[in-house]
Amino acid sequence: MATQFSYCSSSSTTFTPSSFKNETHLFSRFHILPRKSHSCTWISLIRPRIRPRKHFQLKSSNGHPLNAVSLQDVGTSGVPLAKNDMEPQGKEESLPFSQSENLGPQLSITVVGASGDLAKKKIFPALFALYYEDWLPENFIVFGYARTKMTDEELRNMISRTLTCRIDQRENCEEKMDRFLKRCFYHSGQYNSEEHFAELNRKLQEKEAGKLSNRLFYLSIPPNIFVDVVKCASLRASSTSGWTRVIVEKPFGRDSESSGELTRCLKLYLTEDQIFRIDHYLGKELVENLSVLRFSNLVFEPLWSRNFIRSVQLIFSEDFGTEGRGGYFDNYGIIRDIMQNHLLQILALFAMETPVSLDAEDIRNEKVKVLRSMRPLQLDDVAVGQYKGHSKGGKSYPAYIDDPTVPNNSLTPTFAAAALFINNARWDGVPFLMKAGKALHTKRAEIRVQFRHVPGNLYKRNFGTDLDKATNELVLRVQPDEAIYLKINNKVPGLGMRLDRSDLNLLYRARYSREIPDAYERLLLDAVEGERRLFIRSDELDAAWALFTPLLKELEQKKIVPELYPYGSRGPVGAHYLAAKHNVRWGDLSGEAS
Ligand SMILES: NC(=O)C1=CN([C@@H]2O[C@H](COP(=O)(O)OP(=O)(O)OC[C@H]3O[C@@H](n4cnc5c(N)ncnc54)[C@H](OP(=O)(O)O)[C@@H]3O)[C@@H](O)[C@H]2O)C=CC1
Ligand SMILES: O=C1O[C@H](COP(=O)(O)O)[C@@H](O)[C@H](O)[C@H]1O
Repeated sequence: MATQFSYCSSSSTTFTPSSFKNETHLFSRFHILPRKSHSCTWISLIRPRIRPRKHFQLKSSNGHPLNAVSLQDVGTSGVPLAKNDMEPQGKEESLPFSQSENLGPQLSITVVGASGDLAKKKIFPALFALYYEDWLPENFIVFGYARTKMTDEELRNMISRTLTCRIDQRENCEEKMDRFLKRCFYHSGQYNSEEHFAELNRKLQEKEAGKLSNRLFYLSIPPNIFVDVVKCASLRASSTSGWTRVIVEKPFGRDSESSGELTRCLKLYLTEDQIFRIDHYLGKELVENLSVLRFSNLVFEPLWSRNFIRSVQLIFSEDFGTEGRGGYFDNYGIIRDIMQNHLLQILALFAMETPVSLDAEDIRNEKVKVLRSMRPLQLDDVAVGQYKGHSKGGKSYPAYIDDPTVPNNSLTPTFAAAALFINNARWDGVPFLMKAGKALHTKRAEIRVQFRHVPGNLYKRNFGTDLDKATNELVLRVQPDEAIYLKINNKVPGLGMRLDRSDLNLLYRARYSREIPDAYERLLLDAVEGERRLFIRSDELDAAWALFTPLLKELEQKKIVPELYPYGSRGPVGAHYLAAKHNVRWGDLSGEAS
C-alpha cells in the first residue's frame, strides 16, 4: 500500500522565501537570452562580441522586453558589468573558455540527482542539444550533484557514454561535445547537508569568478528529498547577484493533502516565481501546437464546443511495462503517473477559453478556470486494469507483479480509462475520455476530437446504418511520428457515387526537414528565460488534485481490483464499456493507417 512521507523535516521551522533571491530582484532582469524574437520588440542592448552568437538577445525574465535600467553598474553597452568581466580568465581548469566568451552574466545549472536515470536519459542530452544549437548563454557551467562519488572526469565520461540525442549525427558533434564537457563539473554530497551545499556554493563561486550569476537547480531526485534539497540549496547555494530558480520534477504529491504540504514546504524557501514545476508533456511539439491550431485558424475555434464536438479523447499508451521503475510506480499508479498531470494538462489547454494574451499568467488563469469547472471523478467514471504475463511468438512477457520491486498482491492500476466532464457553457455534456496504459500493443500519445454527425446528412445511405463511420475526426498525434490530420468524407473518383474516408494530413516528417527538439530542451530553455507558460502554477496543481483525489482514495479504500489484461494487448474491455456508456467509441481502435 501507499507509503506516506512528510516533505518538511521540520514543519515548525520558519524560513522566509527571502533566503533565495527574489525573482523580481532588479539584477535578475538583466541576462542575455538566447531566444529568437517571437512577437515582442527587443531592446538592443547587446554589446559587440568578438564571436557573436546568432540567437542572443536581451530580455527580462518574464519574457517581456526590457524597459528598466538595473541599479547595478552597467557598461557602455548597457549590459551589467561584473567585477571580473573584462579581466583575463584565470587557470585553464577554472573556466576553459576563451576571453571572448567571458562577457555577460553567468548561468550555473546544477543537476541534483545527476547519477540518476532521468539526468542521463534526458537532462544532460537536452543541455548538450541546447549548447550545440547555441541556445545557451555564452557563460554557462553545469554541475552534477548526487551522493555517488565521482570526479569531474567520471561525470564527463558518464555524460558522453549515455548521451544519445538528436544531435548525434550532426557536423562537429564530437568537437562540440568536448567543449560542452569541459563546462561540466561534479560535486558529491548528501541531499540534506547544508555543509555539502555550502561546498557546492564555493565551487560554483570559483567558476563564476565574481560575475553576475544566475543559478538554476534541476531536482532530478525522488520526491521525498525535494524539500531537503531546496532548503540546503536556498540557504547555502542560492545566487547572491542574479536569480535562482528551481525546476521540480513530478510527482508533486500523491493527493491534494500531500501536494498542498509539498507546496507549503517549498514555499518556506522559495517564492512561487522561483518554482518551475515541470510536466514534460507541455514541452512536446504537438502540445505546443494545440493552441496555435485553435487560436490562429479561423476554421477550428468556431467548432470548438459542445455544439459540434461529440467527444474528446486523450490517449497515452506504452508498449513496455514498468521495467526498472516498479518501486516508484507501485506507490503512484497510472492515474497519478500520466492522467492527473500529462493528460489533464493537455485537456486544460484544449478546453480553456481564449486567454487575454500569450502571457504565462493569462494562459495559466484560463487553465485553472477550466480545471475548476470540472466535476471530480467518481468510481463510475473509470475502468482500471493491470497487465498480466503473456507469451507470444515464443517470447514471454512478465506480469506487473513479476517486477521484483512490486508486491505480489499489488492492486496498483497500470491502465486506466476515465470520463471527465466540464460543467461550463462551452462543454456541458461532452465526455472527455482519457485512456492511459503500460504494456499495451503500441507506443502512442494522441488527442482525438470526434465531431457530431452531420444533421440530415444527404449521403447517409452511403454509410449504411453506421453513421459513426461518417463523423469527422481531428487527430493530433503527439508521438510517435508527429502529425495533425482531419478525417473527412469524399467521393471516390468515377462515375458512381461511392463515398470514402480520407485524411487531410499534416505529417511533420514530410512537411519539415528539421528534427523536432525534445520536450526537455524547450522546458530547460524556458526555465532559463523565466518563461513560465509551460510550467504548472500551484493553483493549477491544487485544481488538478481536487479532481482526482476522491477517486484515488475510493480506489484505495475499497481495494478495487483492476481487470487483468495481457502484456501487449489493447487493454481491458472495461475501457470499451466506459466509452459505450457515453455513447462513443475509442478512435484509436479503428485500425487506421495514418
Ligand atoms: N526516469 C524517468 O523517466 C522520469 C523520472 N521522473 C522524475 O524525475 C525524478 C528523478 O527520476 P530518476 O532519475 O528516474 O530517479 P532515480 O531513482 O534514478 O534517482 C535519481 C538519483 O537520486 C538518488 N536517489 C535515488 N533514490 C534515493 C533515495 N531513496 N534517497 C536519496 N537519494 C536517492 C540517486 O543518486 P545518488 O545515490 O548518487 O545520490 C539517483 O541516482 C523523480 O522525481 C521521478 O519521479 C519524471 C518523469 C520521467
Ligand atoms: O512522466 C512519465 O512519462 C513517461 C513517458 O514519457 P514519454 O515522453 O516517453 O512519452 C512514462 O514512461 C513515465 O512512466 C512517466 O513517469
